[in-house]
This record gives sequence, C-alpha cells and structure tokens, in this order.
Amino acid sequence: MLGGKELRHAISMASRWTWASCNLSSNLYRWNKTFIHTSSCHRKCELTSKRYQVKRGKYNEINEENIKFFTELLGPHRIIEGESELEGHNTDWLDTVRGASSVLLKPKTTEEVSAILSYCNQHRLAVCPQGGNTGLVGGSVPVFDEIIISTNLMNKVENVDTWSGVVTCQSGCVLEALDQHVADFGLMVPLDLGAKGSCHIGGNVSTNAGGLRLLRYGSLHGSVLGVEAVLASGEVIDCMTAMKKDNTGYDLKHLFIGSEGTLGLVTKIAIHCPPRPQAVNLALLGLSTYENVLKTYVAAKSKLGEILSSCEFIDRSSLECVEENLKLKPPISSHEYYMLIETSGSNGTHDEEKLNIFLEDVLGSGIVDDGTVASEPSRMLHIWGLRERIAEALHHEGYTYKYDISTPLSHFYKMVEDMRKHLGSKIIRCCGYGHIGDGNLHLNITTDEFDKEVLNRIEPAVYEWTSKVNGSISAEHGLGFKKRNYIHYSKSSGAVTLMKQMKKLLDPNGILNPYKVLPDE
Ligand SMILES: O=C(O)CC[C@@H](O)C(=O)O
Ligand SMILES: [Zn+2]
Repeated sequence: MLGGKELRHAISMASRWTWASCNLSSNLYRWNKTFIHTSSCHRKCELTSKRYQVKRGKYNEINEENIKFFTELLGPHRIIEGESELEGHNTDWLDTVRGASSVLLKPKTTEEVSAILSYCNQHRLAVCPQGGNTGLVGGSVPVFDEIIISTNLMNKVENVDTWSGVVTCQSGCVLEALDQHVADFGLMVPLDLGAKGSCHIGGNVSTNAGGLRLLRYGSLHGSVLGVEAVLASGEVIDCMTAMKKDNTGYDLKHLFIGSEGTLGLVTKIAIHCPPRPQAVNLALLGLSTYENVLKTYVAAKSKLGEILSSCEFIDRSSLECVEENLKLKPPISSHEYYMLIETSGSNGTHDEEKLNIFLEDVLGSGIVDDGTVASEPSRMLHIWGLRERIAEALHHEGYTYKYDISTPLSHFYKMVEDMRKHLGSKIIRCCGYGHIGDGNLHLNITTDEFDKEVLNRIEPAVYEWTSKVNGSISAEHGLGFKKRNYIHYSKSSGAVTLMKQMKKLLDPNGILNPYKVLPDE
C-alpha cells in the first residue's frame, strides 16, 4: 500500500518493460469446462436447465442417414457423438443453459461449412455454431438437440500484412494464440478479455465482444475490415476486403458482426492489428466516492491522452469476492471503489512522466485515496487477475444473475445501489464492476442456488431502469438465448421487425442458432 509520496517514488522506480517480450497471459486462468463441473454445480444446473428447456419444434431430429452424410464429408474423426464427449459443448461455462445435442461437427474449411449448412438447410436440421463456448448469455450452446458446428479446427492464420497491419485468419483461432502469433510481427490484436485463452476470434466477431481495451482501440465493427460468412443455404458470402476504406455498396460484413451466428456462420476475418506497445504501465487506485471515480476518469483522459489504454472499475464487494473466493491478495484494500488505469505507448520515459503527472494530480487533490503502480510483469498480471477473475470468483458463491448494461456515466453505479436496497437480505452479494471508460457496468448478484423469486425481483426491473436512462440492456455480451425476450427495452419495435425480416431473408428456414437474439414470436 502506498501513499502519495511513496507512490510517486515507486513510479519513478518502476521498471520499464516491453509487452512483446513477456507472456502477459500465460498464468491467467482459463474460462474452461474443468473448473465448473463439480457435483454442486451439477445440482445447480439441473435446476436451471428446467427453467430454460425449449422444444425442437419445426426442426427434424438427426437420423442415421444424416450421420452417414456427415461421416462421408468429414471422415469419422471429425464427427463427435456421445453424451460425455459432448458434455462441455452442451452447457455454458456457468452451467446455466443446457442443450441436448447428440452430434458435433468439426469442419476445417469454408467449403466444408458450406456443405454442412446446405445439407442441414435442405433437411431442416437446426445448427448451433460454437467457438470457445465462453459466452455469458447462452448464445453458443444448443438449447434442444441442434447439431453443434465447432470452429475448433478452423484455426489457420492465413496472412499477416506487416505494411498495413491487417491479419487474415480463420474464425477458430483462439484469441490469445492469435495475439501471440501477431506479436512476432510487432502487432497486437486490438481486443483483450478474460476468456482470451479459450474464446475464438470468430466468436468474438459474432458477438462483437468488447473487452478491456475498447476505450483505446474501438469496437470490432471498426477493427474488423473483412468477414467471410456462410449463409444457411450454404452460400459463401465473401466480404473479405482488407482495405480500410471501401465504400462500395452496403457494408454487409456488419450484418455478421454481433449477430451471434443467427445470420451466417463466420468462417474468416480480416482484422486490423495495431503496433504492439513498447511500454505498458498499470496503476491500481483506491477511492472513496463514485463521484471521485468519475473525476479520476476525466483526469485520466485529459492527462494521459492517447496513451490511456484501459480504464476499469471494481467496487468493494467485487474485490472482496475475489479475495475471499480465490484467495488473491490485493495490494491495496478497504476502499469503496477501485480503478485500474493502464497506459500503453512507445516510449517508457515519456509514459511514466505522464502517468506521474496524472497520479500527482489525483492524489494531490485528494480525489484518489491510495494507489499502487505495477513495476514488473508479474505484478501487472496479479493486478489484472483481480479484475479479470471476478466472474470466476462470483461463480464460487453459487448461482450468478448477470447483467451487462451500458448507462450514461452519471447513472452508472446508481443501479448497483438501488438493486442492493431492492433485494435486501435475500442474496449473498450484489456487486458492480466493468469498463467504466465505455460506460459498461457488469452488475452481478449471487445466491447459493437459483432462486426464481430473486430473479423476479431483478427482472424486468433491471431492464426497465436501464431503458429509462436510455442505456443498453446488453453492452457487450449479446442477447443470446437468455436475454432475447428483452430486446425491446433497447430497440424500437420497428428495428426489431426489420431484424426479423433480415433473419427471414438470410435464413428462411431458421436453422441458424434458433432461439437466439430475436424474441419469441
Ligand atoms: O462476469 C461478468 O458479468 C463480466 C465478464 C466480462 O465481460 C468482464 O468484463 O469481466
Ligand atoms: Zn466485460
């Protein structure tokens, strides 16, 4: 723990380091299947699966003849059957949504995806595209017995254009592996999130994932220059331009960015990767009021300017949860609010000077009560772990009700306070954290088991509140299966009608990821 003077000393002593030269993520946890499949989780899942069960409806059940076709197309090793083999693919990592798929297909090429979809469309077989299956709204799991199309084997990086920084790859590249690949060329993927070790870039694109550095690098609608997607009919739509400027007709790639696999299956992308920063610094700050959080954010923007690469927010309850459940010790504690301020630039001395000026300002004026600056990669990893592992820590408490909302910054934390009062003692925890630089709050509430009464007190109140302040009910996680029926809180009926028309046009038989994104009829 460092006060103002000591903090300034620590800053000047902080060792500089090169991002490219250290493996930032090697020690980070993975959002994967292994840690959740405990017997207590299974008990919770049985409860929740009843809540979510839906019917196959108009789609056909897969039969022997269909299996024969897929086996001839892919060979016997790229078609997976059997309950235990499919266990991790039939449920989300939170174990809140469970499907009953009996077949998973592993294509390697766009042509194979095209053949699969064309066949499924003709035979009215529903499909669920799946990347790393790290989603939080049940968008990447089957909800009845859809065929899972996994992008696991579609993991080739096709080209790195070092002049322009444009990288072309298949959709199944794991985000972290892609980032490490482009690091050899002095580049970085302009997206980073806790699930980086498992999530696929195609899943990121399909959900328009936001993550920890959107503040600096913008959304994937901006960084993704080209997309190749396969429609339900099997037709391949090639929008794979690698040009930053291309005003030729409608920009169709945007239809596939963020539509969660309901309009087409993304097979390739071209993404602009900026230069990897040469100097990175990370400060963890402790504050006593939310107003001071906002003042610190404004000061960070004006004092750090273009080197500000992340501005994250954690409340006391979230940090305590990480401390208690994961036994991670924060370097500072006992504050109501915490902020992570990261700088990334090309000149260590210059960046440190700027960070110093910013910290002197916020500490000197008493806006920030305490802070620490990471002086080496292992400390930075540790501090990032406190933020990135909150979702995992919450999961240890039992059932998590997750809300991912955008609000004007003046309303950002009020939601958490109001919800705490509204829920009283019926819950274990109600906490808020997130990407304050993007106005994106992760409101999370835990109980030891799924409790319908608690859910009914939270929903639709949380959506009504968000809509009243003109926010978004899904800032970055998408609507998937769980939130699809709340879309009207963020979109007009005219917009939803047009979305349904687009779905009908691109997927007339509705085989692509049914029960996702769009509300029930
Ligand atoms: O668990 C959540 O609600 C948020 C997960 C993720 O988007 C994060 O920012 O950590
Ligand atoms: Zn997030």
